[in-house]
Amino acid sequence: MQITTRLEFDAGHRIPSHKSQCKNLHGHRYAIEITLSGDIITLENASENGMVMDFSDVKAIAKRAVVDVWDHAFLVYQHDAEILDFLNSLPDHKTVVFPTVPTAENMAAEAFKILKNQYQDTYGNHLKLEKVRLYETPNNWADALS
Ligand SMILES: Nc1nc2c(c(=O)[nH]1)N=C([C@H](O)[C@H](O)COP(=O)(O)OP(=O)(O)OP(=O)(O)O)CN2
Ligand SMILES: [Zn+2]
Repeated sequence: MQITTRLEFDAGHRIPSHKSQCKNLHGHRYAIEITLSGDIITLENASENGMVMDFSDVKAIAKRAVVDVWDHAFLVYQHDAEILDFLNSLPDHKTVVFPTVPTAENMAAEAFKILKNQYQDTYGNHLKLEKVRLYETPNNWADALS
C-alpha cells in the first residue's frame, strides 16, 4: 500500500546559468508530496490501526526536516558566489545553501536524501520512503524515487 501527503511552502531561488528568465532572482509557491509504502498496520488498539502511517506524523516529519527549513528562505547554489555574498551581507537573512543548482529535480533529490532515514519502521510494516515529488509550479514537477 502507498500513501502520500502534500505540503506547500514559499521560497526564492535562481538558476545562475539559465538561458532565460530563471537566472533572475524570483520565487515560487512550491509543493512537496511525500509517498511512503508499507503494509497496513493491524493492531486492534493502536492509534495507527488500519494505516500505513498516520498522515499527521508523515507531515510533521516532512515539515520539521524540510519544509520549515526551506519555507521563506532563499535557496542558493553553493557556487553562485555573487548571490551568496549578497545574502551573507543581509543580517539574519534565511538562506539555505544548496550543494546543487536549486532546480525542481535537485530539490526533490535533496528532500529525498534528507527524508530517507526519517521514516522509521516502528511497527515492522516495511515502511519505506518511495517518492518525493517537488512541484515548482502547478504544471511542472520532479520525482525523486527510491
Ligand atoms: N527541468 C527544469 N526546467 C526548469 C526548471 C527546473 O527546475 N527544472 N526551472 C525553471 C525556472 O525555475 C522557472 O522559474 C520556472 O518557472 P516558470 O518560468 O514560471 O515556468 P512556467 O512558466 O513553464 O510555469 P507554468 O506553471 O507552466 O506557468 C525553468 N525550467
Ligand atoms: Zn524558478
